[in-house]
Amino acid sequence: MAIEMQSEFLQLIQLINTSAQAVAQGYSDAGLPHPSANDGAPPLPAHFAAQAATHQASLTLVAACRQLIASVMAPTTYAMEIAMAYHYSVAVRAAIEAHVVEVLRDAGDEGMHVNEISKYSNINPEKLARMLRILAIHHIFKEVAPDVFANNRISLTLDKGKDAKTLATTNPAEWYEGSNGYAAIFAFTADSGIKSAAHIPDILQDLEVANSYDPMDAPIVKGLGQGLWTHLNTAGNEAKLHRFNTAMVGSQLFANAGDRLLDCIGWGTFPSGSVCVDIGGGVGTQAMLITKEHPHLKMIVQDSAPLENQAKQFWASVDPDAIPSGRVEWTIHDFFNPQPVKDATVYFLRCIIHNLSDENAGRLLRRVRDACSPTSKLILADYLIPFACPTPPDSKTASLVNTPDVPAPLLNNMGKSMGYLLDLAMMALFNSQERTIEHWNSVITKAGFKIDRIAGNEGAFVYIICSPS
Ligand SMILES: C[S@@+](CC[C@H](N)C(=O)[O-])C[C@H]1O[C@@H](n2cnc3c(N)ncnc32)[C@H](O)[C@@H]1O
Repeated sequence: MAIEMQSEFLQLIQLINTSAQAVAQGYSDAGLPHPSANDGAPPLPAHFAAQAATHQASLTLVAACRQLIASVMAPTTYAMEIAMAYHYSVAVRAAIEAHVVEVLRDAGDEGMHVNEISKYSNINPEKLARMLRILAIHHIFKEVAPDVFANNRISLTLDKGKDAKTLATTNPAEWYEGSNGYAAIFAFTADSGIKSAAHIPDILQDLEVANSYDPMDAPIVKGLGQGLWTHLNTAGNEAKLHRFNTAMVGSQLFANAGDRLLDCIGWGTFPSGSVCVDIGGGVGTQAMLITKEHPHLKMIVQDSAPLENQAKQFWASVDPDAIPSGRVEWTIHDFFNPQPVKDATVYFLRCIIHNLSDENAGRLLRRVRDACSPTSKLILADYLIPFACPTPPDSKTASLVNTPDVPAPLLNNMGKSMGYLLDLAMMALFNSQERTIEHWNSVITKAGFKIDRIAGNEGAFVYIICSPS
């Protein structure tokens, strides 16, 4: 028995048992039923609280289940399913663009036949059923009777927040407007993302560009014929630009419980009137979250000219007083040019450095450094990527990193894949990347800053708080 207990297989089963019990207990303690993918009701605040309370146990459970699946599946089947995973992506986008979740909203657990669902788009019902079926076998939608589909807990995240009849007759540029942005980020990924990523292996083997980090050598240029920003800002691509900007609202999903923007920076400690510059801030989704809770700050959002109209509409709908009162400014600024706002309290860059090669990140950060006062803070928000093996204990930067305990035999990253998926998305879209702690430290120190602290755990979406060195 002692020998058997040491097998990886039995260790995994034990971890699954203990962590599943902890999750079940957490939900019971909150007076909630145990979580089920088949639940067709939108989650309540109590569900989010239970999810947060059982976060660590859920991570362990998911990591152990994934490792057990990899252990027991036939290796060729496992590898082939990974090789064909792009079809899940395709099916998600097809379902979003056929407005399926919105059509099913009132159908309840009985669901609706695909012939009815398909009336809200041009999609052939037989083909749509096959898209929905592959999602259903991955617990997104339920097939409750042959060709009859219903929403479940996960399909509900695809909701664009409008009714299906309106969506069916609305210009696609408006589909995602005012939504939580999840459908927008899923559809962007399953469109421009997949069309770019398909070219990664060709570029890796192409001797002319294999060692380049120039954005014009990124796989997207093979896929779409242009870099992402040029593509989005080209006449005729307005629907894609709107979808991308709303996708950035949805990128809030990168933040884990406990790592949230508002909890871990200490915005409330900055004196009234402190200037915070959100560089490459999009329409201003992060600034909106900050100003809502900390109206004593002056937020300046900087981005490029084609976003201006959508930004004005955004602020007029979410916080009509923000711009007229001067509490928020939305301005056009190319971040490679000298930073016009000097001596700000905070320069905030979220999902910006991961779009840039080290060279271009350095160019941008030196512009920020030139504008800093000795007390200015630079806050970078992006993933902090761990190796799949434990971080070497002699690493110079190890003390900067919060590394949660990982029970054997799980991987160092607890089976989490989001940061690594985004890393390759950055390779596909920009010839850039997510970074490990050594890599972050190198980029930051070369630009004349030092890391004060990192809010969030290695492997998560983190906030790197820096001072001028
Ligand atoms: C990935 S998005 C992040 C948006 C925002 N920071 C967020 O997290 O929601 C990158 C943003 O950088 C902007 N951008 C790209 N190149 C830029 C440049 N040279 N100057 C200013 N903004 C730029 C894009 O328009 C886009 O809004």
